[in-house]
Amino acid sequence: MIRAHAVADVREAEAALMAELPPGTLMQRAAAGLAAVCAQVLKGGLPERGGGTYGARVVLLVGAGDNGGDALWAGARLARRGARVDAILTRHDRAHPEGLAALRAAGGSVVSDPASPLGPEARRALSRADIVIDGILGIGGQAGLRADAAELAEVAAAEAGLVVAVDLPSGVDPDTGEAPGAHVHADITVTFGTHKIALLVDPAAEAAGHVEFVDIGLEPYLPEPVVEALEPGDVTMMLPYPDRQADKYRRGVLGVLAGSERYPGAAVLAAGGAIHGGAGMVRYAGPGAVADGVLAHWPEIVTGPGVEAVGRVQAWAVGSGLGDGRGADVAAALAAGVPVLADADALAYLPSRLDVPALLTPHAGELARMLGVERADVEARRWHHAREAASRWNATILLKGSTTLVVTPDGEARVNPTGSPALATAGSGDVLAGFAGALLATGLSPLDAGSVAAYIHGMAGQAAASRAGAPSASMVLDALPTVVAAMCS
Ligand SMILES: NC(=O)C1=CN([C@@H]2O[C@H](COP(=O)(O)OP(=O)(O)OC[C@H]3O[C@@H](n4cnc5c(N)ncnc54)[C@H](O)[C@@H]3O)[C@@H](O)[C@H]2O)[C@@H](O)CC1
Ligand SMILES: [K+]
Repeated sequence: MIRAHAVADVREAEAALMAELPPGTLMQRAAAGLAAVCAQVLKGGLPERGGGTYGARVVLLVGAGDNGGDALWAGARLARRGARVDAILTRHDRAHPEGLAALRAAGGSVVSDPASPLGPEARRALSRADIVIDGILGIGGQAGLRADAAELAEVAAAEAGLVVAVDLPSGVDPDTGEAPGAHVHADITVTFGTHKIALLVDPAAEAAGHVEFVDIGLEPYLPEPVVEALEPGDVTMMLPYPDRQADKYRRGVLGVLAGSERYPGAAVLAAGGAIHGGAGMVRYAGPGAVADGVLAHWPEIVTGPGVEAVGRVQAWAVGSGLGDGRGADVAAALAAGVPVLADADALAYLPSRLDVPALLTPHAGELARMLGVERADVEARRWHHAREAASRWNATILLKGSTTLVVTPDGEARVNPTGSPALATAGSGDVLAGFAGALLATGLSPLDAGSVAAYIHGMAGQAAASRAGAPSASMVLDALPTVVAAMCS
């Protein structure tokens, strides 16, 4: 499990660890890890120069705090390995003094001037840089860079080679993943001790690029994480199949209430998501013509005209392509007393609070409608709004999007590390709903069902995209069993 903590937790853990170590040890561990990642990137990344640290041009963006200290010490290490290292200080009076002395002793220089960080020499250095190390702000920063730092970040993005952020991209909010003002857009972020929440939650996570973790020994001092992301081993452990004693009830019987005469394909895709995801059995409730279409695709399915008519199930997946005027059907599924996944059109028919274990799967537009806010506000504050909805409806919210977020009414949160832009295709959400519903039917909690389904669905999207470029939802559905099988083995 990738674990992310709040700044206060990191500070407390750092204080406890630092009390046991000689002064400066943690910063040296951080700087060594940062320099190692930069050296690795230089070794592999710049063939036109032959690769390697010797002769590479490195520019440090150095703020007023310890984040800048990390950058300076890492710069000193790279300078000792033959890199040309230039530092741009946002505040000449407050740059980390020992770090600055170390950089100078190693042959590095300062190319900013005290009145304005971005003079001609600094601009020239940025335009030639192979790597820019962003040490403007770390966990002590407020979201939104001040004007001079914002200009630095902008020029670095426009002119320089690779941007490597120290701990987190400067200017994002470390604790929420929000990025309301100017901030750095990094290619790589090297983070220390634990992931920061901003490295997992969008839009900040997107600004972090690829994240490299450097262990500085904090683990024993950290409390439970605030946000997590599954790793492959977690998914394998949680997936309920295969089981040698499996029968259809143990593997889970899912009721599917989805599709309509207007959107018959949604029923096929949602039912397919359940079947390809490994459901023991699927019972489909819906009008005759739609049910016939479902049966034509999935002869193993049992159908009935309505929720009460289909028989015993262990969970319901309701809503994908259901259309208007289906409130009574949704209410019947919610009254069955089993866990429910509610997607798409069903989200408009929810009671004010749910009293069965529930997983709601809106995209940003649907969550905005549920909460009566603007879609752009949901996109800007994804975690905030997902938490708000989870608490209001007493349900786990799976907020779809660039990085899917799953939040429980108790505030537990997971982000999904897999996925592909290819999943932004009509019907892809129907497949996810059926699959996550099947996992609910096997007895997984809404948090586990939602996060495991999102993980595997994301991998299926990647697999389909690698074959077809811009795959359809049916192709994602086709890729699902192979990914499930691979995760089970
Ligand atoms: N505390 C520790 O034990 C360790 C800390 N480390 C590094 O230290 C960092 C935290 O250092 P600090 O607590 O000094 O904080 P920062 O380095 O994040 O800097 C905070 C300072 O930046 C200025 N500032 C705040 N918001 C700003 C804004 N929006 N625009 C411009 N300037 C702004 C303020 O003057 C503030 O004092 C971590 O992120 C990490 O990189 C690492 O060396 C590992 C060990
Ligand atoms: K930074």
